[in-house]
Amino acid sequence: MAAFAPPTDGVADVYPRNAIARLAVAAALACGALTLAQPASAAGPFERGPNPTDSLLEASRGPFSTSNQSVSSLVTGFGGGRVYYPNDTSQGTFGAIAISPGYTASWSSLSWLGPRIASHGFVVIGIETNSRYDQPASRGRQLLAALDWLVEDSPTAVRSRIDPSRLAMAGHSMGGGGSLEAADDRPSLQAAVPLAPWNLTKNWSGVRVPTMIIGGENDSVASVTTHSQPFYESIPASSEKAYLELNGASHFFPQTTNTTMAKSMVAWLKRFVDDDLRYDPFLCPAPRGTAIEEYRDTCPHS
Ligand SMILES: CCCC(=O)Oc1ccc([N+](=O)[O-])cc1
Repeated sequence: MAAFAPPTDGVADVYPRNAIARLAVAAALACGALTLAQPASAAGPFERGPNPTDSLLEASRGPFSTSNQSVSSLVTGFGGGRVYYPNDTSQGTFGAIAISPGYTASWSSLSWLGPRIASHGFVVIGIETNSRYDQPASRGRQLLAALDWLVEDSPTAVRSRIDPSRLAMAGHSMGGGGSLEAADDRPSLQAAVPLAPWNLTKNWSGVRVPTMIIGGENDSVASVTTHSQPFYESIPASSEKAYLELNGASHFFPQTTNTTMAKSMVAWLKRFVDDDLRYDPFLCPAPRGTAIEEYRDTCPHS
């Protein structure tokens, strides 16, 4: 059996998780029937930053220093906001994510997320909505308008840093419901992260975008049993998805610094926006800890 053991020199990542399939790959490699097109240890083209660790993902900032600029309310399709971006221009472009606040709230309610996510190598736009009373479908359209503005009309310092093929969105409450609407409308998006999402629509069987839903166990505005859980279960198993339920958290957990939420959110964005397999171990096997009430997933990710 030793001859069929997965190698330990960096190519172990090419092995399927299924034990029989692993043996088949090992045997094919050993007898020359299969060759690796490239060393499996080669970095993916969108990997940015150092190898991730627990402490890197749990720190208040990632490895990139960032700048930010106000976005005028005179833009088309959304209400302006603030854009955050890594200062580094030496590693190529970055993915971009638009984030919407919830009902009656402004971006300031989530603003800790701007520099936190940007410092891991993303351009982040935190939006103001056209009206504080906009419903999820409108918030979804505004998230897409913000991504279009980033790619097409933002200042050169922002636009030049963005890879237009690697876009994502997130939002809190009705903004999270809006991020589901946007994922449903634009399957070319690479990732969605609804936070305590609220939506009257419970069926998201059309969503193909890799989606991580984060809910709070004690949410009394968008209870996980009537919102996050049915949303998650309605997304087909053929789509990449995860459900993270935070132990004892209320509806308002995204409004203050939350290490468990940020760690999983960044790992999801890195894995699916940057196709960075170094972050897979932070998603599969499921993260555990006292802050986590429950985790559901589609591991292993294909
Ligand atoms: C920060 C506000 C988060 C949010 O959107 O909360 C709400 C969600 C839904 C309703 N509602 O249906 O009335 C109210 C608040």
